[in-house]
Amino acid sequence: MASFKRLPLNSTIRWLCSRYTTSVTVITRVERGSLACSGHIAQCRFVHSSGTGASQASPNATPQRLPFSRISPEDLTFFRQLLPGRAITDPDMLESCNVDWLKSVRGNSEVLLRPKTTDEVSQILRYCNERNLAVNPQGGNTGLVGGSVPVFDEIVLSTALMNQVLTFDSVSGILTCQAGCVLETLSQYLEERDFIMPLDLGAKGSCHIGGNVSTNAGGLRLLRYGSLRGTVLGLEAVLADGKVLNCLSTLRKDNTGYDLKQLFIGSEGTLGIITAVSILCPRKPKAVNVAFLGCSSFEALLETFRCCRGRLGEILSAFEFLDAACMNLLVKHLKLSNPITESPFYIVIETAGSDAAHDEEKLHNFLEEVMTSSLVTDGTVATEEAKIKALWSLRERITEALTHDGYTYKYDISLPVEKIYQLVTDMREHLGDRAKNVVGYGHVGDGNLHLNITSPSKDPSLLAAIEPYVYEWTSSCQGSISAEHGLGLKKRNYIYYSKSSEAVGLMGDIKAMLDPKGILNPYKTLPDDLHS
Ligand SMILES: O=C(O)CC[C@@H](O)C(=O)O
Ligand SMILES: [Zn+2]
Repeated sequence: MASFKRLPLNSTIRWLCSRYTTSVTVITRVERGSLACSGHIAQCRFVHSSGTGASQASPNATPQRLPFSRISPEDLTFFRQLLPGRAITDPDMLESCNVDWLKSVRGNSEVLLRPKTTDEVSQILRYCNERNLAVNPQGGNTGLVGGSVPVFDEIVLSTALMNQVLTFDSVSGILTCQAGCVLETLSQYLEERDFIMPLDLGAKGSCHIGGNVSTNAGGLRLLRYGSLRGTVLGLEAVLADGKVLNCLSTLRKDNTGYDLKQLFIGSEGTLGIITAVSILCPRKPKAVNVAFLGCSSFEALLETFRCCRGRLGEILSAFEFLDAACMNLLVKHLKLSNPITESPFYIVIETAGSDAAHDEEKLHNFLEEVMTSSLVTDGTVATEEAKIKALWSLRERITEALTHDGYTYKYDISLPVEKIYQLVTDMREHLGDRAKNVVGYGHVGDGNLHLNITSPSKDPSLLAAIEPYVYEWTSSCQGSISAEHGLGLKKRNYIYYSKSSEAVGLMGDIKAMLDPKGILNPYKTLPDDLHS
């Protein structure tokens, strides 16, 4: 986050609340049956069961290894010739790409390929498709649903060396870059040119833009800049047979036929491997403020959100929340300190605008209203970079704090905004003392709850109590069981809670057309019943 000087550093503003004076310191599915296929003439067809509602398969079971070929010495020779020094078989080097960030899913790949160019990706996929070798595309490996690591012995194709910015147009703000650029590196590149990336997320130091686009990552700024489905103007993808699909448009408007890039956004590398993207970037705001506020109830928090949108309008860039249980974990495991009085709920509000005085006045009027009406009970505001970062840490580092609390069951749910915390409350009551902690946080502005449940260790009986309860609850509110993390391996069999069997069936048809042998990121996204 850049340094945006605004309100006077460390100055204190006092709002007279109706009850007391509060100090605010001014300071972010494959009928692969017939894939009993021999060698490289394998054919499979994606079919689907009809009208069954939720999947009948055992949803959390490890899938069966599909009959892909095993890597042979000849295969290794091919890869080594194509990618000298970049076809890795050293087990130590393979270790980190076989396990996910949460250390909850582990594959057994024996080959890591590190292409630098689209042509190399194309040659790899053409070869793998002919040989019926499965491929696991991998970016920064920061995914939370087991989508970015192999399940069995899939070849890992890493985008790490595809990290070049290709073009940047400072008039239109359109950046074109390779898929392996790290999000934070792109942010720095753009900030030097007075622009920013339209997305920001806690994993920015490691995640790759290609992975972000493949998963349609949401993050902290979606409220303001919208989803990647809007800001990604074009992309280049390599199809399973090695064909390069160049949709790397830099046009804001283009209604010539189907918008094919959308197929690759959010499909988790199951339809093609994204090798480059063009993305529309906003100007770097001249003034940024971050407010960290306390609320005594979720109802008050929602009312604060309503007021915030009205008062701050176009300068509002984030409205995030965490509950008291999250704060306890941040303090306990990360030794972060709570900058305000203990509250049942906390809000992080960010404003980003072009006129400091105008933004200050709007923020002041908003804070005055929510504090005098006791919607907000305490708060602190930052304008200086270090303090903005410190306040944002309290939201961005919750995932990290949870990893120190034990095994974490993670749910990423979209709901009508007024219902998002009811799920946390109901889950706590439903689980009683079976869970160590049940916490809720997330993107209020996007109606996106992160419900996380910890346990001293992996606990199948706890999991049986959580699922399918959480999915039934969500489905009963017409919510989404994956708002922004994707389905990956972990959630693939729950897709029917959010999508009709017709919709899932069509997904299977698209998969069969683009990747008839199913070599791209198998076992992910689509449910197992499409494979039976
Ligand atoms: O760890 C999680 O459940 C959420 C991670 C991320 O989407 C966030 O918003 O912090
Ligand atoms: Zn999130």
